[in-house]
Amino acid sequence: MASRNIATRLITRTFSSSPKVTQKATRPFQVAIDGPAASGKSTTAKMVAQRLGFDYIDTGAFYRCVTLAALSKGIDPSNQSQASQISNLAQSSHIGLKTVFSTSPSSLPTTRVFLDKKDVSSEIRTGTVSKHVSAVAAIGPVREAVLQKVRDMGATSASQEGNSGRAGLVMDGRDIGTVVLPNADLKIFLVADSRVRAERRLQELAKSGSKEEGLDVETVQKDLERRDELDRTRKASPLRKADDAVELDTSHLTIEGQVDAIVQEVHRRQKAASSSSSSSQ
Ligand SMILES: Nc1ncnc2c1ncn2[C@@H]1O[C@H](COP(=O)(O)OP(=O)(O)O)[C@@H](O)[C@H]1O
Ligand SMILES: Nc1ccn([C@H]2C[C@H](O)[C@@H](COP(=O)(O)OP(=O)(O)O)O2)c(=O)n1
Repeated sequence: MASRNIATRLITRTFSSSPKVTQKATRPFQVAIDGPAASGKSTTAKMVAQRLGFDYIDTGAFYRCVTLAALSKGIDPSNQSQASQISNLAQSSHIGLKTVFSTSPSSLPTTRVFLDKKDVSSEIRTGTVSKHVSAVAAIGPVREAVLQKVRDMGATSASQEGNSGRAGLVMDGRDIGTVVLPNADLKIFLVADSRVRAERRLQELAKSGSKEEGLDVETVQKDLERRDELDRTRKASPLRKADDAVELDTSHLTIEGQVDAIVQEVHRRQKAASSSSSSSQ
């Protein structure tokens, strides 16, 4: 990113999952982005955050870190008798995110993910972690532990408002609008045709050099659909569109198009909120 534009100023925001902070009375503008796998959530969320000068939290990274921690200890996430061991790991693991924003609006920000201080950004995106992550995310106590860590991180963001000048927060996942940020100022539910999502995911794997030999679009599509089904039908905070969320189908949109649509909606709501607060004074 920096090498493409020498004049580009990098803005780094680091989060830790175990901060000691107090939530401020006034909170930053919150954008919740949910949706099925590979619908474009994290790409869109990061770019929206960059355009608006907001913070960004990728909650899927937390479930991926817990899955990686379990697999590294030889625990099989598909074996239900291992659920309490995985829950203990979810509680004891330290998860950190570091997002590097750029002042060039078209450059994609990058998020580094740390598990117990080790950079696991690539390891958490492997096929093995992706295969098991939905089973891990379905374990109730794992969700409780992650929810606490995510809320702590969100509170850190709120407490830094004013110091960092970042006046808002964008969070993406599966239960952001329904559970994590139920009072978010804007809730987006991103969807896209599963074939389109599979093609995009395959392209992304090929670009990053992590595409496994022989992996084809049908296999990726089936895996995405299997994970969506698990995420939608689990008991603990399943993937669903919040009643007050705006659905955005990205199948025929460009990344810039979907980012523009959300940024414009944030501006519209901020304007409406400030005119209603000034008329009530
Ligand atoms: N409108 C779009 N057109 C083309 N590619 C897209 C679009 N939206 C997202 N992508 C690409 O699709 C892939 C999956 O997006 P990602 O943001 O990782 O999804 P999610 O966070 O929902 O899993 C990424 O490679 C991203 O660049
Ligand atoms: N808030 C969240 C975020 C992710 N999850 C689960 C659901 C997904 O299968 C995994 C991984 O999420 P992630 O967003 O990284 O996955 P994709 O990039 O969409 O494939 O975690 C969740 O249950 N709740």
